[in-house]
Amino acid sequence: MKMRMLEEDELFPSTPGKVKIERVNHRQFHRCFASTSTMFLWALFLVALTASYLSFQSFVDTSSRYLSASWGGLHWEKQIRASAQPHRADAAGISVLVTGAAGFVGSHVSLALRRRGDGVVGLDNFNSYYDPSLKKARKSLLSSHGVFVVEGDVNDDKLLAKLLEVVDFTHVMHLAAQAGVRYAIENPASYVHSNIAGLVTLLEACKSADPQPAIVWASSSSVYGLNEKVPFSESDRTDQPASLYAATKKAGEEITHTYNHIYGLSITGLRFFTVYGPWGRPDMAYFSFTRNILQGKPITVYRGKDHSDLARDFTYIDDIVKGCLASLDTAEKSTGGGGGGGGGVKKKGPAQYRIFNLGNTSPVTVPTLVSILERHLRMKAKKNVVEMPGNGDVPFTHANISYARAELGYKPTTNLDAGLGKFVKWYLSYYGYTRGRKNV
Ligand SMILES: O=C(O)[C@H]1O[C@H](OP(=O)(O)OP(=O)(O)OC[C@H]2O[C@@H](n3ccc(=O)[nH]c3=O)[C@H](O)[C@@H]2O)[C@H](O)[C@@H](O)[C@H]1O
Repeated sequence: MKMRMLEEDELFPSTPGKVKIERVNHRQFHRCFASTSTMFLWALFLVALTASYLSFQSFVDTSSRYLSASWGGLHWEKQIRASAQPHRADAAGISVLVTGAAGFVGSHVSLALRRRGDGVVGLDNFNSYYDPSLKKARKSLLSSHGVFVVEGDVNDDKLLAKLLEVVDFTHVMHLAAQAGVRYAIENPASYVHSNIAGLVTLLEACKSADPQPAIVWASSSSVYGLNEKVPFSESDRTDQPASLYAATKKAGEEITHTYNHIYGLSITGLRFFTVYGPWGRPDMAYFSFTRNILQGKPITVYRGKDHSDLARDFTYIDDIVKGCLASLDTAEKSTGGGGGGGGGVKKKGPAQYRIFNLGNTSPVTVPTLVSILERHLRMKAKKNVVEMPGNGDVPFTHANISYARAELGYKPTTNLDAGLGKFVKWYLSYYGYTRGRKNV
């Protein structure tokens, strides 16, 4: 029986567990011991192999992070500190971290701060929502004025913590966002990623910073959604968003309120009304219309269901920049203790919470926008007039700016005609045109 069993065992080796129970004689014990020790050595070898593989992997991960990361290191920290240093003669300079600094509004605000002697550090992820070469060109412009722009995302909590550790920023101007009303149909996740997750990551970093900076950030006129009461006032209802973009900006207003309430972060939200101007955003109507008119391509002009024209309270970039700087200048300090995060951040008292409309107060229809562009470009547009698709647009916007006027001294001075004139001049020069004809 046993012989037969051994033979069988030799032919069909048993599992180790079985060996221990069934093989009891000496020979078997030695064989068993020998095979167990061999297996032990093999196991040891495998463990060592796995451990060295894992540590090699972590070495590769760590080194590649340091090799590929565009931030970190002593030289980088030195550049950050230098850029954040105010140079104002009156010693009243502020130190501002501008997110979305390579964006349209971000680059203008950063330059304006720098020009008056404030310290500015930019942050931008240079995503490809629109031509990143335009963002790189804005970065070069900032760099030539001494503003350092870090390439990174507001969702990167370690980068934010490092920036706030290296510099005691007095303010954060948060302009990084996924913009565009209609693109939300195509890529809804990008709005949640930037406008909600990114905002929360930034607020988490700011609430834990010591000292806590005051925050000024970009909300949007789109939060008024289907509101029909004109002009739009800050106290009007904002619970009927017409697009996911609007919904994420509205969510941002609620989220910032929470951080203000719990952690004492000083918050100012700015509802921008269709901002336009030089160095603008290629996805916006005035920009893409200009491009198509110059290239002899048709443009699509939306109109309302009842054949009514759509209208926007187009606001010139320089007026918006003044509103942003006034918001920074009037922002009160945050009242949270900062340091360490978690539940340890106690506010010392209520902190400032404000929301302002920054508009122009004179809506202009889209066909009028087109005819102003035609005049400045000295070219006729090939217009395709179609009914507004139900993809997030609202029929009109119109800002009431009395609150911003009272609190910020905000007073827009550039009308659409003058502003588009400046935009067209910039566009022709930037893209190498000489009056309707491209140089290159
Ligand atoms: O105030 C805001 O908070 C928002 O302003 C801006 O959104 P909008 O006011 O929608 O600007 P924009 O796209 O230039 O369309 C202008 C008009 O042209 C019409 N429009 C547009 C495209 C087109 O092909 N045809 C057309 O008729 C269109 O129907 C509309 O009537 C920002 O993009 C947004 O990020 C956000 O900041």
